This record gives sequence, structure tokens and C-alpha cells, in this order.
Amino acid sequence: MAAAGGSGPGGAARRGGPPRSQVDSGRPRESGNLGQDSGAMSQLLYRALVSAKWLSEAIKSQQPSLALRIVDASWYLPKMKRDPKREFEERHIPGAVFFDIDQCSDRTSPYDHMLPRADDFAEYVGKLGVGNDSHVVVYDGSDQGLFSAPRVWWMFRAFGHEAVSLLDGGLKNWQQEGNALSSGKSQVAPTEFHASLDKSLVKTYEDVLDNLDSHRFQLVDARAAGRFQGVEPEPRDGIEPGHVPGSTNIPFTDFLTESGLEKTPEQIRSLFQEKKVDLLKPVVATCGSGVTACHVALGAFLCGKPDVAVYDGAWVEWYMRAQPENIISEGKGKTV
Ligand SMILES: O=S(=O)([O-])[S-]
Repeated sequence: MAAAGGSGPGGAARRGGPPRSQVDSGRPRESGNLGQDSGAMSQLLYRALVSAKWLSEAIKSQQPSLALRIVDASWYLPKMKRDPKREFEERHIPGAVFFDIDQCSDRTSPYDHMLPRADDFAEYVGKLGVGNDSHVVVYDGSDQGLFSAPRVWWMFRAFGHEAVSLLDGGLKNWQQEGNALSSGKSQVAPTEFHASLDKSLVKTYEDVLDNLDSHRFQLVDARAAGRFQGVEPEPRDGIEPGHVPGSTNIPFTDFLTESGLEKTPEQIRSLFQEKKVDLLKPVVATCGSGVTACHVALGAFLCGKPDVAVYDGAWVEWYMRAQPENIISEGKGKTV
């Protein structure tokens, strides 16, 4: 599965990538184009999701021109008591490498897995054998189908790598469809990767604070409804539940079908409409720590809106830094 040069997926990405039929068998991914040229838009969107069938055929064909690099980005909340690295060694998609979301982060920040510097990201993914010509396919092993993988999809895009897809339905669906698994540590040849941060895809505490008055963007929070409302506990010690004033709640699970596949763009567009989120206007996604927020960015991407930014510090940072009046909660809120 090592990335190959020249006519690899970097080239594919520049040409618009493999034909849609090759990418996503059976589940149409055409989306509304929000007023943009539909040809250009479908070229842009080809990479967002690949099906298990496509990936399994791509692995079997071993075509160097695909320059495929499969990435297991499993990450779980501590309360779930799962060890994603150990699980990776027990079972993963053949050829996959393990991406550690906590490791590939700004380790100097007091907040969880904040984006690393571009050079650090480049060094980390280069060691995983990901080059600028790689077509990266990301998945995770969650019960939901996809949980943390969209974070890594978004990280690649934030660092300028557009040739990145998610495996629809994740490892769960891969296994349900009877596809092969491997075990053990991955062996990869390191390569070079150059990264450059697209700052428009990242928002800070100051941006969200400023937005309380300026209303420049719509803030969508992907946490479960009870955490958003303030009536169910946050999973992190010392952090009470609640939400940023004026934000809208769309739990990340609402973007998925019961079987863990991504909903269709039409269903996702209705979801945004029901929640009165206007996709023609700026949208920023948030959640507990910047992981599940990326489902909002993915959902909008599938509807033809690739510019949804993520508030990286998310609720943990907001709760720690905001004044009590800016913690909206039906529960305890913030008193000091
Ligand atoms: O806490 S989380 O929503 O980032 S998984």
C-alpha cells in the first residue's frame, strides 16, 4: 500500500481523482451545489467518502497509481476505556497505519489534542508513509461507524491535503461486509510531506467570543443534546455541561444512519434546514474537544459547502475561559 510517485493520487487529485463509480459504488454522493458550478463541485466532492467495496477493490488491485495510504484514526473518550492502539494491533484494514490523535497535536496546549504546527503534522504523517501524492483513506473502529476519523480527514484538509477520504461506515461496516483484516504493527517506509495550514478552517476562542456580538458565523455544536443543554455530564473532570450563547445543537450521530453509514446529502441538507442552519452563510463547528465537530464539517462538505471551520478548543476551552454569563446551561453552569 506504499505511496507511489508520479501519476499517483496527487495526480489523480489534480485531475479530479478516480471516476465516481470507482469511488463510491451504489451510494450516490451527488449533492446540491449551493450555486457553484456542479461539475467543479462534484470533482471537489469525490474524495469525501469511499465505500468498503471501493476500498477492498483498491487494496486487491494494488494499483500504484492510486497511491493509497489507509489510516486508522481510532480515538475514544477516556470513559469508554478502549485502547485504540492495542485494538489496531489486534485488527486493522490491510495496509493501514495508526494515527494517534493525541500524539499528533500541540502537546504544549492545556487543551485536548489541539492542532499541531504544520511542520509537526508534516513530520508525523511523513513517518506514517503519507506523502503529498498519497490518497489518504481514513477510518475508525467505533461502534457508531465513524466517530474520530472525520477529525483526521479535517486535519489533512486544514493542512492543505485535499486527497483525503473517509471510509463510509468505518471498520464496523468493513467487517460487516466480510472484508479482510490484518493484525500486528504496521511497517511503513517514511516519506516526506509538506503541510501548510489553511487558517480559514480553524477558529479560536477569540473568534467565538467576538462572534457573540458580531454574529459573523453560525456556531453548530455536535455534542449529545443533554451535554449541550447542560443536563448530562461532560466526560471530562472539572468541565460542566452547557453551550456557547447562540449556538445550535446537531449531535454528530444525526449525520449517520442507524447502521453507521453517512446519511445522503439530501438528508443532511434537511437536517441543517430543520435546525435553521443556513449553508449559504458561514458555519463553524464545535463539540467537546474538536473531534466530533468534524462531522458537521463533513456533513456540510457533502452538501457542497467545503469551508466549515472548526473551533479547535471547543467546549473544554470555552468552559475554562468564558465568563459565567457565557455558559448557557439548564444545569449547574459556571459560578466562578
Ligand atoms: O468530546 S468530543 O465531542 O470532542 S468527542
